[in-house]
Parts: sequence; C-alpha cells; structure tokens
Amino acid sequence: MGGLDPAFVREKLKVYLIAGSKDTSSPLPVVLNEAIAGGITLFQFREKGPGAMEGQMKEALAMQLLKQCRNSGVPFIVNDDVDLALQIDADGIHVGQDDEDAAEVRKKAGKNKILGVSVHTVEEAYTAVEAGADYLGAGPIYKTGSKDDAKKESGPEWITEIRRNGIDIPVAAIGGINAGNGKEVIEAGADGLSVISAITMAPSPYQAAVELTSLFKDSKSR
Ligand SMILES: Nc1nc(C(F)(F)F)ncc1COP(=O)(O)OP(=O)(O)O
Ligand SMILES: [Mg+2]
Repeated sequence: MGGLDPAFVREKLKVYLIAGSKDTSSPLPVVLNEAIAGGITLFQFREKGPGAMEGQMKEALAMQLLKQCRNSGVPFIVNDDVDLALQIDADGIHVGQDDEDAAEVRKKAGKNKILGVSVHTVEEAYTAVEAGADYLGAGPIYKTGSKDDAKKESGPEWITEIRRNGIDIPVAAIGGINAGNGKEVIEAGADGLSVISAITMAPSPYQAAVELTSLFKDSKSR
C-alpha cells in the first residue's frame, strides 16, 4: 500500500497545479504565489521541455518554490527527478511509466513521502497500487498542449473505468482540464484536478485557482 493516509492525500489532491519555468511567461514564483492564494492544494514542480532549467539553476528554483509551498501548507511534489526530490526533502515524487520504477522509488523515499504514478491502463494502475503509490495520475483526459509526447485523450470514461475495476486509491485527472470541464471529471470519480495551462496561462492565475477550487465546494466528491 501507499505511505500516507489516503484521506490526507485525497484532500490535498483536489486542486493540483503542475508547472515548470517553461509553462508560463511570468516568473514561476509569482504564478505559484497567486495560485496558492487562489486555493491550490498541491503543487508539482515539472521542469521539462526545450530550454528547461538543469543542475544548480533547477535546484535553486526548486528550493524557492518549495519554501513558498512549505510556508502555505501546500505539499511540494517533484516530477521525474527522484534524486532532486530526496536532496531537497520534497514532500513527494511523481513518476510515469517511462521514469524510475515506482517500487524502487518507494524503497528510496520511504513511507512518509507522497508517491504519485501516471497510469494509462488498468494493469498499470494495479501495478502502481502494488508498488505503493499514494495516488494515480490518470490522463490525458482531454487534449493537452502542455505535454508534447502525450498519449491520445481518453475522456472522463478512463476515470470511471479505474473505479469500475475496484481501484479506490486517490486519483488525479490530468490533461486539458479547466474550470469548464472539471466538474464532469470529478463526477466520473476523480479526487483531484491536475492542471498546467489552465492556471499558468490564465490572465489571473489567482482567479483560475479560485474557480477550480469552487468546483469542489458543491460537488459530491468521494
Ligand atoms: N506529471 C504527471 N503528473 C500527474 C499528476 F497525477 F500529478 F497529475 N499525472 C501524470 C503526469 C505525467 O507523467 P509522465 O507520464 O511521467 O510524463 P511527464 O514526466 O512528462 O509529466
Ligand atoms: Mg515523468
């Protein structure tokens, strides 16, 4: 099983901002500040793509963003880079099927780190649960512009299929999600809405976060 209490993870998963320096034209710390004020519950530092930061620059940015999250009670997750996550004592790590093996990451990270795993099939979902994932990343639900090697969008049915197969651990939906389509994704069984451009490209990241947060106020979340 996972490391942390599923109720805690489910609560934190709700409005899940994922971003790196390439996802916004404004300084990422500024966007993160606004998003935190707007009510995001979880943040993933995903520094990827052409021109992404590496080495000392990436570590320094990660430390700054981690501090902002720590000051606001928003857990800080590092995407892909397990060593960086452990080095800066992040709150968790997210890995996909082409990254380090989830069971290995759980061994390295111990039980007190949040471990997220991207899954695209029921088989991958079962394996991730066995490996000790605290949450699953399911998507892309809709067409995404934020990941150039994304698979074909599945629609909210993919979330329903995960639940139909008796997989009850927290699930974050990802891929083209925004305040306009988020409600149907929650109703399909997602515990969290993971977004990149819906917040990073919004005229007001604050307002975008507020609108996503409001979807959980009146919806029958699990
Ligand atoms: N980064 C992610 N975060 C989530 C989360 F659940 F957190 F919403 N779900 C899925 C992904 C995609 O993970 P992956 O397939 O490794 O691609 P990449 O490393 O390019 O993001
Ligand atoms: Mg990855």
